[in-house]
Amino acid sequence: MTPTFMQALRARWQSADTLVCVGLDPEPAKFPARFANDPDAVFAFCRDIADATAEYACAFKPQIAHFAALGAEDALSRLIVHLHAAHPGVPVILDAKRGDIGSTAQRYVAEAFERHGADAVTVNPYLGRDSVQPFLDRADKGVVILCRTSNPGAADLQDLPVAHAGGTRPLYQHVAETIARDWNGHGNVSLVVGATWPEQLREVRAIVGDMPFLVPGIGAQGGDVEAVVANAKTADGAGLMVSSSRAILYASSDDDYADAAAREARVLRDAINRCR
Ligand SMILES: O=C(O)c1cc(=O)[nH]c(=O)n1[C@@H]1O[C@H](COP(=O)(O)O)[C@@H](O)[C@H]1O
Repeated sequence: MTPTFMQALRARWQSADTLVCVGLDPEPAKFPARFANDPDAVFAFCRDIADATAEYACAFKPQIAHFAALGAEDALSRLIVHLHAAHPGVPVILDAKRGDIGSTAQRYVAEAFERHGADAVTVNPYLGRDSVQPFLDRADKGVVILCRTSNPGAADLQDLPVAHAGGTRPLYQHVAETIARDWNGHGNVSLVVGATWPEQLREVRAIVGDMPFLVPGIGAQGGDVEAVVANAKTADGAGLMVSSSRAILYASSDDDYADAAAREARVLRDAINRCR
């Protein structure tokens, strides 16, 4: 039987001894010159990076806007087919941050899992439970829900105080607790918490127990690996998909781009493993 996303992720953490998630955010302007006249550059570049970094990856995370803005959704689908064929133990998270009324959410489910063949998808919870339910119902797939995002404006709304135990707490903590308690009946949920917020990582970990975290914000956004691992790892020293895109993808703009990406991914894996 095909493993679920969660089973695949846990198996990969174990067998490859890595918590690195390789983000695939193609920006043709940053590609090496050799791709200048390649009509299939988006696919070819991402494939080369993925093949070079797979041994250090617990997951791949293609970001959908980076394909859709180029009219390259077909390249995204073919890339995911390639990832599954060439690296069968490495689950693929489609970063699409979807969220809409139920009938539209159903179509987003079909987009992520039928059209693109992803194993998991990122979802925005702010339309409420019914907007996420079609994703949650897919027990075989992963649902990676935004909790405390990595960007500078994360606090604008996610930190607004909401009533709790006679006082208040920030909204993201309410989101974390609600999802862990009520939305995770199939055990297929993970949370996004930014690497740029070590204190919030610690707080969310205390609320949700061993639920996996997708942690973007390492590398280009400046998150600190040691603080992330110390504050967010689970009791068994895992529980994390520490995601990096640009720092790996564009480590070199010369012909050694794939080797440079592999080196970055290995250095990140080793830095994480030293702190586990
Ligand atoms: O869901 C995400 O992946 C995500 C959530 C978040 O809070 N912050 C965040 O940066 N991301 C994504 O993670 C990637 C980060 O890219 P780098 O900063 O280049 O590593 C981008 O694709 C973002 O869209």
